[in-house]
Amino acid sequence: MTLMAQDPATRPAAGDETPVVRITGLGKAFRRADGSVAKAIDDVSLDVRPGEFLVLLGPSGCGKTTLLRTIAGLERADTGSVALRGVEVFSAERGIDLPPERRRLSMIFQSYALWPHMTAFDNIAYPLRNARPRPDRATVEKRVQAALEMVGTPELARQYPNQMSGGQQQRIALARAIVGGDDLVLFDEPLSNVDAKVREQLRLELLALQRELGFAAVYVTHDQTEAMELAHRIAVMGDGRVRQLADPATVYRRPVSRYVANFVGTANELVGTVVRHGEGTTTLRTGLGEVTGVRAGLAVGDEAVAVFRPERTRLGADATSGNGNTWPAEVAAVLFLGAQTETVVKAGAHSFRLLGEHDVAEGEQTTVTVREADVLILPADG
Ligand SMILES: Nc1ncnc2c1ncn2[C@@H]1O[C@H](COP(=O)(O)OP(=O)(O)OP(=O)(O)O)[C@@H](O)[C@H]1O
Repeated sequence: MTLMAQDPATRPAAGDETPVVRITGLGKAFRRADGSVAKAIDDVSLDVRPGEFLVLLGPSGCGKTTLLRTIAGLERADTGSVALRGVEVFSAERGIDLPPERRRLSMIFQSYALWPHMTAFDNIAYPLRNARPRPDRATVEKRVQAALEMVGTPELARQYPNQMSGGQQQRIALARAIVGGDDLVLFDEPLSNVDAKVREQLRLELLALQRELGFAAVYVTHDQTEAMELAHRIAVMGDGRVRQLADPATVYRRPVSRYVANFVGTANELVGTVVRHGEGTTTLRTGLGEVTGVRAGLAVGDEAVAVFRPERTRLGADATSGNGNTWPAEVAAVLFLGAQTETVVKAGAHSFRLLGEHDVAEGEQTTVTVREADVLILPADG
């Protein structure tokens, strides 16, 4: 494969761990048309390491796009600072605000944002032809061809955007983003306009490309599967704040809050009150009786929630004996999802979801069980 060498000036030196992006205490509020104030980002601090794929994940309106745009210089924050490669490009306090074109990064949008009057080749060549110093013609030609090959569409060089599918346009936008060899690429929901099959394919290609070229990526999405698949680390956002920043497995297995547990994956929940702590365990009293899970830093009497994942929740026959977390239940639904089957059971007033093969039918009486080690006890609020 042709090497898409990063400019030596932008490539991190071996062993250089200066964050590509360092955000400190960033805040941004918008005044809405009705006069109310929306805190789009609220005291956000985070680092992106060289070569890291960081995903900003969260529901609509949580501030992901605003955060991305402040990194790019397209939005001006009210407080805090942004440093790129150790150099401050924005500081509310010091009155620094470098324009986007001086921040040495590329950005890919949800709408492909290609120039409609330019061919794929010219679209990709655009950042090179506008670079200072401007590379010579032969270099531009070579780099554009290499970028086209990298995204798997060399045959599209002479096509105009309106002659391409959505997926193809996004490939060209990706080629345009990597052609300059920037060590930082920002993505704003780039795959949300393409259909599910193409999205899956592009996701895998993007992953391979990022790992090969080694640029740092900040990627906005509300799709948790996408986040899990792409990210080295995920910043789960809610109400303008980073609610948890960790690798995908930690965010999924050890969410720090009820909010994160519910946003990343499906969570079965039982709300209750802490009644005691045991050796490495915490027990709640709930509407279904007692439930015991991994010890939490909560006090007896605190309101709490027991959270457990569908694939860790079992039915009667495969239940572990000697465990207090067992409740009589009725099978409410068996849903065939293709690769797996989801079973919904009702225990008292509660519904739980289970994933895996369970040989049961709707209406059947059974028991539902979850091991203590698979139950997280989290504060009820947040
Ligand atoms: N230009 C603006 N004027 C007023 N309010 C804005 C503006 N831009 C964003 N907001 C508000 O700031 C908050 C965060 O918006 P933002 O677009 O960053 O969220 P998001 O997480 O990217 O959402 P989505 O996934 O829907 O794009 C929202 O409440 C939004 O209404």
